[in-house]
Amino acid sequence: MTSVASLTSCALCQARASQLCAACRNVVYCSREHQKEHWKKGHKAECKCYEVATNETLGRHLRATRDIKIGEQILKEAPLILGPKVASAPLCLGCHRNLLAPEKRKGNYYKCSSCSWPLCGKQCEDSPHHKAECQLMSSSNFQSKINYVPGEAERKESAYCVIMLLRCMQLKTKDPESFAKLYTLEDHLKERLDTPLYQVLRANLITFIKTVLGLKDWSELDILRIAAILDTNTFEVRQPRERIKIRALFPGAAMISHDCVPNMRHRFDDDMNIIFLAKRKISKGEILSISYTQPLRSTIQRRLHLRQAKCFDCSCARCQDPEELGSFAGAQNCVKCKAGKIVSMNPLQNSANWKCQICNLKRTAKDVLTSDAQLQQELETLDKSTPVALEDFIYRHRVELHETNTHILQAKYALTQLYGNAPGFGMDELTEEALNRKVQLCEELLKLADIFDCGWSIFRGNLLIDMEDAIAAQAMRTEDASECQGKLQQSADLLKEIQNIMKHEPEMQQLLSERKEILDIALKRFDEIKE
Ligand SMILES: C[S@@+](CC[C@H](N)C(=O)[O-])C[C@H]1O[C@@H](n2cnc3c(N)ncnc32)[C@H](O)[C@@H]1O
Repeated sequence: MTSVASLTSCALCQARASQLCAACRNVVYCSREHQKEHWKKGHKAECKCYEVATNETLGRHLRATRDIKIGEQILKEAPLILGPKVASAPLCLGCHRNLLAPEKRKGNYYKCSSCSWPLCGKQCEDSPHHKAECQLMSSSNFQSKINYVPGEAERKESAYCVIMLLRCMQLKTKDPESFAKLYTLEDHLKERLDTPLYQVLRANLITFIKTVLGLKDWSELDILRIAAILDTNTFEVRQPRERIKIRALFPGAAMISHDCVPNMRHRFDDDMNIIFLAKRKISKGEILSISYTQPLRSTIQRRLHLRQAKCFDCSCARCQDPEELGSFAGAQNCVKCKAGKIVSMNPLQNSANWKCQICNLKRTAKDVLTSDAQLQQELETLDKSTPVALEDFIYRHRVELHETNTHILQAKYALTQLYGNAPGFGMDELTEEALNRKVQLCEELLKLADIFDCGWSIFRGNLLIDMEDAIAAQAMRTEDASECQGKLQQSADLLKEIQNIMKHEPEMQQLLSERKEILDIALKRFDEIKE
């Protein structure tokens, strides 16, 4: 706790001081030099705006120890372990980048000269990520059989499931302190052991590790526990400019709990550090949260996903509310009275019946789940290269699915990106009607973003980018000068908001400054005409 003395005397020399540490606001300094020195002497480790707390529902979680401003960086952490996902398309085990297709028609990937796992080239054989596992596998005479198959370079190989696991196991001797941190993470092993995935792991992975690699000191349960820790705590990482996603474990960030309306967002920098930002203003005492699932999905879909992937039943405010905070994302129209919406009678109980809010028509949970799964399946198999099939989906289901039903929302989000970008639907090729449709879809989804993913979320940022683009295009098409100026101004205002939301996303900066330059020139011309 902050004492009065710590806020009046320099944390290093105890002289009278007033320069507050902007990050934790827990200590003051008499000078910049003393602040730097104190940082090196250990303040770096304790300078945080959150603490680890525990409660019955969430287990360990992070809680804000002071008010946090929108856009503030809350936590930055380097990965303890990183590597391929359980099933991954071939990638380099040294640098985790995509592999280049071989030049010759019948060629293969570059293979590690010791263990034959595909790598970028010789330079990656000595990568610190790969070295220890390579020694273990080659000394056990194990050679990877993953080869380049023309036309199937994206095929997922389940052999990669062993890599992250081995890296964690090898940490036990390489860095026992870090291993101990890893081993205290939540695993949900008991629940996972009965799942089909863990039965497969039990049959294949354990034999491989104990018999093929000869790691006999590890018990079956200890090995599976590491797999379960990884499944519960790793983050999926999209590396800049790479197609294949990998996974990484950050022991500090692993303490962050889930909420279906989270107050933080995260990103990765070029060194794979994870960085968390406040999406909105966070008050002292609030629990820090991210979403482990997708915001446009309905309560039944999100809770099912969280149960399967993370072994818990979410009971956040959105999950508790049959109307999902006014969005009715999981509800369907009542086909009997044609006026009400059918909502769950108890969203926290998956087996509860559903009922129309007006005529009381009932549907069983099983019936709702089946129709939901069929609609999701239909949506996922649609051709998404152009807007045609998605518009057709919305039209065909217009009677039972209302405007903000999850399936319609997912279709609409895909459409905001297709209008203006898909082949034959580029911004210059769009009819006026299609251009207006793009703007209207963005407006509708922005209202939903305010409910599910408010503040400076990437979802809102992306929608604003699409909307700004479309409104600028509308400005270019109109022959009415004042309408044109109005639309350009609207675009410029949106751009200001986008720049705030995206200011921590380096790859967006060039695009945004180019757009700003174009808008500034166009608006300046209007001012010149007026003068
Ligand atoms: C990445 S860990 C978070 C840290 C964990 N609470 C701990 O004590 O180690 C994820 C696990 O935390 C718990 N958890 C996170 N968010 C939750 C929530 N909203 N409701 C219930 N449990 C949650 C679940 O057990 C979940 O599998």
